[in-house]
Amino acid sequence: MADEWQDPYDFAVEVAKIAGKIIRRAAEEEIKVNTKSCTVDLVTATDVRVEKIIIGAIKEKFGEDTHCFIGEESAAAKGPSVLTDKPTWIIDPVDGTTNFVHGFPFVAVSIAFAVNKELEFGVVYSCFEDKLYKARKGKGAYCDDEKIEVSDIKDIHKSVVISEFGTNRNVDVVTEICATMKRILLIPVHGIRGTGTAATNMCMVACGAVEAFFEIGIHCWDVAAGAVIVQEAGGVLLDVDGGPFDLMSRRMMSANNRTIADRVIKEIKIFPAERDDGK
Ligand SMILES: O=P([O-])([O-])O[C@@H]1[C@@H](O)[C@H](O)[C@@H](O)[C@H](O)[C@@H]1O
Ligand SMILES: [Mg+2]
Repeated sequence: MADEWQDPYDFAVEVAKIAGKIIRRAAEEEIKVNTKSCTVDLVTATDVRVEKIIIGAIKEKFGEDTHCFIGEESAAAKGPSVLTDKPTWIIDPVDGTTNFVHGFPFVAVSIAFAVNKELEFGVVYSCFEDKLYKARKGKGAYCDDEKIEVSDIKDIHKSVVISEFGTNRNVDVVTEICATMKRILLIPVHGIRGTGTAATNMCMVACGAVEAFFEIGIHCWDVAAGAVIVQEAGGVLLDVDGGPFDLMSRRMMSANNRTIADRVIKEIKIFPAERDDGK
């Protein structure tokens, strides 16, 4: 049987690199900053423009109405992002927008593709590092065509954990996030890191640079591509309460193995985040 998703996969790699080039060029010009859900949830004309270019290129290649789209910048205007069984592209055109605005060089184009609500492939292009991470379901994970695998560390005391503070500035939420980070540090772990982009954080798990990345408050477009890359690199994906990973839940735990995941989960104080699909 013809491999019907190879063509969209190859195209996702191609268009991610084109998008990354546009982002690099835009970073050399003055960046006009707007805000979305709050004063620190930033968006720029580049976010919107790159998403339009990616979706336009996909429609031109595969047909105007062949596929569905969930994109970070168009989602806001459409209300809840409902994932159906139809072939769906899940796109974050500029993951790490705050980094892009500040010139902090971790900005990723994240493109995932799901069919029957199953993620088929994920592509994450870290455009200032010029590193392209990719994975197709059942076919392994790669960084610039070199196979990548999660680390084999099982001892939490020898681990590095990634998490992010996100954009929620509610004092109770910030207090919980900081308390969780403190509990993890005091295990102790070797360190806590964060690149400022969920997609890149997940690629750090996938290539064995860190042992776990979790966050409450991310969106489906932040983590869909990274989820395939982590899984295909031999990692685990869970809810932050240890249950099954739920792409639309706005919370996620990714780790090199279940032992590390469960140990970090013990320290996470969960706070509510409205689901992407509004359910
Ligand atoms: O908004 P964006 O740069 O595409 O996505 C970012 C996420 O990748 C990151 O994990 C989160 O901590 C940030 O608050 C922001 O949401
Ligand atoms: Mg994002």
